[in-house]
Amino acid sequence: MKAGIVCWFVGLSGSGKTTISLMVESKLRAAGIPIAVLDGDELRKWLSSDLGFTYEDRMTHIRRTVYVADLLARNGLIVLAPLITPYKEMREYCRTKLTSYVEVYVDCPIENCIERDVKGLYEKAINGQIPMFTGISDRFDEPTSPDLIVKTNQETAEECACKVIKLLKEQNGCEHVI
Ligand SMILES: Nc1ncnc2c1ncn2[C@@H]1O[C@H](COP(=O)(O)OS(=O)(=O)O)[C@@H](OP(=O)(O)O)[C@H]1O
Ligand SMILES: Nc1ncnc2c1ncn2[C@@H]1O[C@H](COP(=O)(O)OP(=O)(O)O)[C@@H](O)[C@H]1O
Repeated sequence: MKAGIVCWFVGLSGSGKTTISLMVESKLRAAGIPIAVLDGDELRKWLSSDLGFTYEDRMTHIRRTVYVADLLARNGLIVLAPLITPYKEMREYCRTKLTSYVEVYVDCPIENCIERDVKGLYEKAINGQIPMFTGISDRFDEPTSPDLIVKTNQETAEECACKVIKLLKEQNGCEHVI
């Protein structure tokens, strides 16, 4: 059996991680490629409902997600993990622990994320109603060595998804898709 790969999407809330990963998922699934998305909201509801957004809680959440992602990838799936993953030490952990790992930086200026405010969280964070909100009251370390950068304020979601698929094709061979 061919081993899978874990594709980690790093980026601010509202940068486009979920949108792009769902687009990649649907294209690969249509091509018959076994794939799973570790959706952030689902994970926080079912795997990490005991955790919040302190430094330690976020680190624990990432460690749990890495465990699940690795299990799925070892069983042949392409695993997409759209999580903010704000700290550089988290990404170092991912790269160390995951056998096959690629990192996509979903890059979008915070001004655009605030403008999008998909879930209405930025407004609350700016008003001080959400403590430790990434980019507002908690740090986001700019990725320094991602395998791919997509700029969602300059490229369409479709263009970004195609770049991710090209990367996966290079790394793991998804020949039928593009
Ligand atoms: N304090 C704080 N900071 C950042 N984000 C917050 C916070 N509180 C709640 N949320 C919502 O939780 C989603 C991020 O969860 P993640 O598991 O991806 O975060 S992390 O990687 O553990 O830092 C994130 O989802 P996305 O918008 O999809 O990124 C937010 O909707
Ligand atoms: N190039 C792009 N890639 C991804 N999303 C985009 C892009 N351009 C605009 N958007 C919009 O930005 C928002 C991103 O939200 P979402 O995917 O939930 O972000 P995240 O999962 O990073 O919090 C969506 O409303 C999406 O339609």
